[in-house]
Amino acid sequence: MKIALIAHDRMKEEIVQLAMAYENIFHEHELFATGTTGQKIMDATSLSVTRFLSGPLGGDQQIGAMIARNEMDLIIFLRDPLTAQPHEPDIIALLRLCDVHKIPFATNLGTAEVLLKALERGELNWREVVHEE
Ligand SMILES: O=C(CO)COP(=O)(O)O
Repeated sequence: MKIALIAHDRMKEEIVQLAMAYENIFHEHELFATGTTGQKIMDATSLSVTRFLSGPLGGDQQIGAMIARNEMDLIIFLRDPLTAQPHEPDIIALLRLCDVHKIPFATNLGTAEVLLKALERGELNWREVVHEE
C-alpha cells in the first residue's frame, strides 16, 4: 500500500514517534511524505520515504496529484489545529480529494493508530481491488 505521512511543524515530534512505534508495519509499505516530515522520519527510523516538496512549497499538492490518480491508499496528516498555515487552500484540497476517492485519512494520532492496526489486519485490502479496476 502507498501511505502518505505529513505533519505540520508543531506535530513533527508526534509523527516521528508514530513512525518509530509502527516501524514494523510501515516497513511493509511504500511511504511518501512532504519534504521536512519525510526527512525527520528517515533520520529517526530505518524507513525509506519518497519525499516531495515541503508543504508550503507545493508538497501537499504533489501528494494530492497522486490522490487524484487514486494512487495513494492511506493518508496520515497530523495537522496543527492551533496555527494558521499559509498554504491552507492546499490542505483543504488534499482533504477534499481524499473524500472524492474515499481514501482513509487520519488527522490525529488516535485515528492514525486505529487505521494502522486495521492496515495490519488486512482491513484496507479493498484498496487493492480499487487498483485492479
Ligand atoms: O506543511 C506541511 C503540510 O501542509 C508539511 O510540510 P513539511 O513536511 O515540509 O514540513
